[in-house]
Amino acid sequence: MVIWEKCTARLKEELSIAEFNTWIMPLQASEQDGVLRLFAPNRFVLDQVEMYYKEKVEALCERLTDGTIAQVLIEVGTFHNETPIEHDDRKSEHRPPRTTKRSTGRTEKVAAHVSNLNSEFTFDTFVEGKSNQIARAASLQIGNNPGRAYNPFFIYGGVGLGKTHLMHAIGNTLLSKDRSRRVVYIHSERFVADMVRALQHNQITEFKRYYRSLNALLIDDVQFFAGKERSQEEFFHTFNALFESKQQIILTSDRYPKEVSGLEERLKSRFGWGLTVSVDPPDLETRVAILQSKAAIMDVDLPDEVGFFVARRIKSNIRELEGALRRLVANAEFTGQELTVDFAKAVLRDMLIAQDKMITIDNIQKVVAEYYKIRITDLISAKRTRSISRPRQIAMTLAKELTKHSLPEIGTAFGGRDHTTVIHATKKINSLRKEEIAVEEDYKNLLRILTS
Ligand SMILES: Nc1ncnc2c1ncn2[C@@H]1O[C@H](COP(=O)(O)OP(=O)(O)OP(=O)(O)O)[C@@H](O)[C@H]1O
Repeated sequence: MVIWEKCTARLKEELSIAEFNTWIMPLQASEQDGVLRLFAPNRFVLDQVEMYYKEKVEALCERLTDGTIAQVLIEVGTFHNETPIEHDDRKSEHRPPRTTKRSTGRTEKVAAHVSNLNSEFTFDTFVEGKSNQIARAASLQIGNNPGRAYNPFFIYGGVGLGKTHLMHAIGNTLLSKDRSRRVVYIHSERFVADMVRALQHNQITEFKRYYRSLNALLIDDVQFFAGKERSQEEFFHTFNALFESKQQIILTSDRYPKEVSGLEERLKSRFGWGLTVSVDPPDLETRVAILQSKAAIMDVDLPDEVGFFVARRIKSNIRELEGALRRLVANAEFTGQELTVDFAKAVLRDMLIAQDKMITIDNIQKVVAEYYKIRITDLISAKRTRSISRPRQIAMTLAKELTKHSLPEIGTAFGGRDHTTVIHATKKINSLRKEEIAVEEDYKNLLRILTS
């Protein structure tokens, strides 16, 4: 990578040694079609480079290449410039040096691949809780035995709940067991963009060959395929090729496969062929454990009461939880103050206000009414038939779980009921969730809709 070598030589002169070693040294680079792609080992490095160094790199590229490099992209991942593999026989000892032999007997070149895996997203750094137990257990099995039991593997759930983390953890496990595996993580939007570029540059054959030569294809947020017919068509054939040759396919989405609108039926039905699991919003204890685990990774001692305070207030999304922790730690370091609950209250003030505003009782009533196809006025009426009272009890339980309103306030919002009615409702629903699968499913679906 001559251009990147030239760039880094200049950056070394311009930046301090500490800056250069911390932010520039860890980057890997590849260059194709006028695009310089930089790979950061983690999100933290990526953010710093985006914020402080990207412009400098762009200017250097422009100067050093007379404008041949038109774009600089930065993403989390690793560039593997590895020897391509033999499609029909994946045992490494049979692998030819630079070519791939297809079933036709023809020998074809396959592009070196980029795994895009974030090395920090592993099973070791993933905290297990009731909300992700099944998803995690299945992911572990796939890491140990890909392409067999659960293919495709489909993980769905609300925003920021660990789908991508689990997907990377599987990919990292696959690679840790055999470095020569061709494992590729890609966001579905990126897949679409790459395909469009391949079409524009007359490279669609290479594009197809590349994706069909993989041992594991990890596609994130497949709901973004919605309405993109040509991409769906291409992905459909890639899916079939990988599936038939028993290579692992892992997909994530914000909703259950059948609920993803704008996707062709044949894709939806294929997505459900293997195993579909959900990740749900974690309970309080898991949220605290996640905070403690992230703090330990950052080498920070997080007092329990601060962990509980933050976890109590930020419920809907682990990414937000992590953002809050990062903000706390950075502020404590800058100001030299101790991590206390009062300090957390002050530093996270705007974030907590935004959280409190996010889920309102009105919104819960609207979503629950839509879900059960009843009217909002029914929820606050005196009607006591099961088809109305059960959704009402669920809505009250959700209001207790997701908002900061007191029991009397919740009671008032549900047609002026007493706070003891709210207590009864939450007890009833929590015990029904253990006894009746349908209630548990409904509750989890509603939680997902409300927190995503
Ligand atoms: N159980 C967990 N243990 C530790 N960290 C977690 C856990 N679940 C989520 N996280 C962290 O939360 C952040 C968001 O997770 P992730 O990116 O996997 O969410 P996602 O479900 O893919 O969201 P999106 O729908 O926005 O793509 C990541 O930094 C991830 O490490």
